[in-house]
Amino acid sequence: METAIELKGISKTYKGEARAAVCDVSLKVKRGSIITLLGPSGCGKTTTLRLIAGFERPESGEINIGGKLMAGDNTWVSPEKRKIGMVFQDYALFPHLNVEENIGFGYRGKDKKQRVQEVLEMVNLQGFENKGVHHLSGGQQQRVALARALAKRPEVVLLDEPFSNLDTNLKQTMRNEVKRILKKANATGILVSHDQKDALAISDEIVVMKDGIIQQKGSPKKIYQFPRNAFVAGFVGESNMMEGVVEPGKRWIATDIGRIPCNQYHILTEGEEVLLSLRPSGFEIAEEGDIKGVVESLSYVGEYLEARVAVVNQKKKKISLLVYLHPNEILKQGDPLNLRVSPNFVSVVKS
Ligand SMILES: Nc1ncnc2c1ncn2[C@@H]1O[C@H](COP(=O)(O)OP(=O)(O)OP(=O)(O)O)[C@@H](O)[C@H]1O
Repeated sequence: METAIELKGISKTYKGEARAAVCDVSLKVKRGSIITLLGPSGCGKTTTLRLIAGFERPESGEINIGGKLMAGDNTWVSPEKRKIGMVFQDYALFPHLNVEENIGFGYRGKDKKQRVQEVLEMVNLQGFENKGVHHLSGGQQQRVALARALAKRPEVVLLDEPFSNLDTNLKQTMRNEVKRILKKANATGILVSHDQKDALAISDEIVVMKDGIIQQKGSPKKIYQFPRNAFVAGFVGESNMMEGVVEPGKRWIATDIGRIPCNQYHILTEGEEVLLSLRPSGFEIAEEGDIKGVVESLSYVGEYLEARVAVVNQKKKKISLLVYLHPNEILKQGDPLNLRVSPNFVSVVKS
């Protein structure tokens, strides 16, 4: 698979700051894929996006776009020459121009009229050519911004917090829409988000960042099921953290709540002490379940039943597990239950 973007050991420290905003970041993005830079405020995701766009200069490292060096020791390519399409958080549309003029703005090709029609079709806004952008809904404005970014057939589209201005329902629709449009245009997309739901729903790959450093890169499923460290386990979804010791045979971990199955035997050593992340969605009620508990509290969330379960089959200390159960389960506070956890939701993490 061809690489659309490659960052090699990129670092950036803002003037007057002691700490690097982005620290030795290396990343390869496949052509046609959608990746999300995900992390809390200040983790360096926007700076990474700005470095790719050419709005900031790295102190060290290389940036390649479409196989061409954009920033490196003796090389600097200015933003307008980078074949980048940008979608800004507030869409940055020109209020005095109509939809067609906004999309065609800055397009130099002779086929402008035709290209504007092509991208209008991609974003499902045919017939809106002459509308003023202030008459459009938030979702429609975002489509215009995306169409403008795609018009110039960029190597990559950068989207800065694209869903943060939309309400919950529209957000869901636009996540699917943006994904559909980027895929249809065969574009490579790099998003910045602090919202794990956005990242899980739209991305082929997620890059989790903290303090300017990449913590983990992988498919949404991999990141969710097998977080590599405690930060990723806590930031992307919720997690029960549990210490344990690897049993002989390396398929089970002995913990305070019982024996926990684990598929990551290839990275384990018998007798080793490990920290586990157990995802709440990995549990199910089972008659033969090893984990014996009592329901402490319940809250019905619609898609699932969120339960706190006090584990009773251990003596050392009180342990309370967060567990997502099927919303059809009929349970009340104080009910005893046995739980089993699937190894697909058990991950060995670094603390
Ligand atoms: N122009 C600037 N001058 C000085 N420091 C900056 C500047 N821009 C960002 N920083 C600092 O660099 C670090 C990374 O910021 P960055 O904006 O990249 O993070 P972020 O993850 O995108 O955060 P947010 O979600 O809040 O935008 C932070 O500590 C921030 O305070």
